[in-house]
Amino acid sequence: MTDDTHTTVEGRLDIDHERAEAAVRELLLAIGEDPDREGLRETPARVARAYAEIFAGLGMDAADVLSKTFEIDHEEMIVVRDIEVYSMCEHHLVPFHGVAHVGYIPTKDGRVTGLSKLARLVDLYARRPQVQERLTTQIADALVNHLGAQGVIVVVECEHLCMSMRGVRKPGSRTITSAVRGQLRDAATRAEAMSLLLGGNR
Ligand SMILES: Nc1nc2c(ncn2[C@@H]2O[C@H](COP(=O)(O)OP(=O)(O)OP(=O)(O)O)[C@@H](O)[C@H]2O)c(=O)[nH]1
Ligand SMILES: [Zn+2]
Repeated sequence: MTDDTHTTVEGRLDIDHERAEAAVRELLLAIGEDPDREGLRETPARVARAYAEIFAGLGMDAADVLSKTFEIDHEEMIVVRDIEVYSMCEHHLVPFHGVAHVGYIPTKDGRVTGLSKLARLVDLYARRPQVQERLTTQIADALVNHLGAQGVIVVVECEHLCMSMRGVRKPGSRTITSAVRGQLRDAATRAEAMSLLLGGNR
């Protein structure tokens, strides 16, 4: 990522549209399509705009998302479950999607972040070329490094379309990854966190 790359207020990454459009046109030619036929004429521009949106996380900084905190009289774990994840597998550039569950223990001085910021954080790392393991650890590390959470647990469950619509073709299989940091590494605390995270209805 270059320093001058950033995401606009509309949630799009500033990309080199001309280059992206030329690349999409080339791909269409490579598969034997006619990029000048009516239905495809605007496709390179549409794909470039879509990519700018899908990869907007590359231009966002977790420190900004977690910069606003507030004090609250709550020292126990806070969990947000079932945060929708849409990401792009960096190997095949096809989507993987599912949910993330994020739990954390507030900072030593009792500071928390807004609940929506946890979902924004998931989005920030999901909207990049990714692998699920890195997505999971990046979310956990950001909560430790930028918020100062005393403990973090992140569980991500996704279906990878590169395993469903191509390749091994196993639709419906889900990959589960987790990351635990700080106080949640303790076995008893982690077991409690897991039951909160995964809920009783599973
Ligand atoms: N660990 C991990 N692997 C992933 C993720 N997304 C996709 N993959 C895997 O990345 C691997 C890439 O394997 P390669 O052998 O280089 O590529 P390929 O020939 O297209 O592999 P197949 O998908 O088996 O056809 C595949 O096994 C994918 O299932 C992810 O988030 N984490
Ligand atoms: Zn893939």
